[in-house]
Amino acid sequence: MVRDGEGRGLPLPGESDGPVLSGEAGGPVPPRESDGRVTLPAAQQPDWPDPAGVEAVRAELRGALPLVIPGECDLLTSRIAAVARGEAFLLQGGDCAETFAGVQADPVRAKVRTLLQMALVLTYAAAVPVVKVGRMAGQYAKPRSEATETRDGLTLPAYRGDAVNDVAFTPEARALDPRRLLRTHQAAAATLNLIRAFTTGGYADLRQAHAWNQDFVARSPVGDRYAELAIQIDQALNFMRACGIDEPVQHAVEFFVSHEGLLLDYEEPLVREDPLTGRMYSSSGHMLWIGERTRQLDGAHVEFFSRIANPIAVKLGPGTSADTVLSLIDRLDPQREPGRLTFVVRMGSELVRDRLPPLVEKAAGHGAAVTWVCDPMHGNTFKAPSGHKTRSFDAIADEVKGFFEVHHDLGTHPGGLHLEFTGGDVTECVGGGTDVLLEDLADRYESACDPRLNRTQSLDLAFLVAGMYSPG
Ligand SMILES: O=C[C@H](O)[C@H](O)COP(=O)(O)O
Ligand SMILES: C=C(OP(=O)(O)O)C(=O)O
Repeated sequence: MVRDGEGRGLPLPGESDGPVLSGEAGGPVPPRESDGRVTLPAAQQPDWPDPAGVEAVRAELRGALPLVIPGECDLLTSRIAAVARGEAFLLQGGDCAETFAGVQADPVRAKVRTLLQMALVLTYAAAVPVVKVGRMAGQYAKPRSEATETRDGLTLPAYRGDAVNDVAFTPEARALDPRRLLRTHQAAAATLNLIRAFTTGGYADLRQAHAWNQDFVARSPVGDRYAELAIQIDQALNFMRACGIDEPVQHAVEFFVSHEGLLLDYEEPLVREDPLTGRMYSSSGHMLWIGERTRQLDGAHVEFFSRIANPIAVKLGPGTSADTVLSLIDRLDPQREPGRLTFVVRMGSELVRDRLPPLVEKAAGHGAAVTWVCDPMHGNTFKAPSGHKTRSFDAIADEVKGFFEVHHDLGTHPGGLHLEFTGGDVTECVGGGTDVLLEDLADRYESACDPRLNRTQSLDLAFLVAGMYSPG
């Protein structure tokens, strides 16, 4: 047994899931200090140079305004419960790594717009309600494979997200600075404010579906296809109005935000008690997930997540055993609350058909209404000859296809998609409608970390998935 800060006994499962679960990118995982916070070993935490500075930041965050409130989190739990029942589809996506420089109206609007367009395609073409969750307003921290990066003989700390250091390759930029956690809170608040404005202030009105496409339709086949769909939606709305169904248009959309709950010096001080129920909630985002590199059963992240009442997710790579899945269910969803726990599967297109079935089968037999979501990005990364990290659209589409096939064969519900995309016209993933080639990657490779689908590729994928949902 290991004891946490409150003296509770925690089981040590004794199972290892493979190479990524060691104390990667930082050597042995250090235990955390005992002041009421989680004291178990925490992987992937920055080795802050100034402990007193971290304490001051934590104290400030303890007094910071919540970004989200419990009622919103509970609403999302109920929406995800519908996904688990097979009545809706979860669409979660956004940047790999948000940046402070990206806190501006245009890029935020473009990401919201891409997600809304994808959701519209799925809702209309596959006739399934879509729960919309941005990887936004909090996705500022990255787990890394290596603790350092070397270029031309110079070795510096790896970039760990704007919450920790800056991506520029200079000693000053790469220095770990805990005060960035405060900027993270401000950046998340400003982004969320914009998202709330875009999604409730008329921009997300279904009558705007054409406008979302304006700069797009002229130059891509998928844009044309989307334009056709928008015309059909208009016709359907006009028909309903003519039938006397008043105000059939939804003027606002429900939109939630999520991020990886990686940095415990940020997440722990932002937990707030719901005065109505006494339950503890993360106030840093509606939904948080545990990454593939930090889901150790005896680690701090699983313990931290077990204490918050938000809807949560765990990433599962190809090395995950069915026993680990069952232990995660017992630790994170002991009440078997529908909508509470989502598994985001990122196995790679070559392994998903082989590795996923036993996990889904065992979980189904374990009495939990978990939601299964496909992340077709993280298992399909490779290095291009130019040195860029990239992903192929075909492999991404094939992993989604494999995910759907597995669920179809088992009679379970393929609950959703978790994607890295952006609203811009980047060249980071190869293939897809506009056919980005390996030689094109350098043109507009703007990601601070991993390659994202551009807007065309995202919409292409949405049409493909709509076809998988309602074949024929
Ligand atoms: O987004 C995920 C991880 O942070 C990323 O894949 C790690 O990348 P690395 O292997 O380059 O560190
Ligand atoms: C790091 C990520 O993924 P994973 O934990 O699946 O590697 C991510 O989604 O940003």
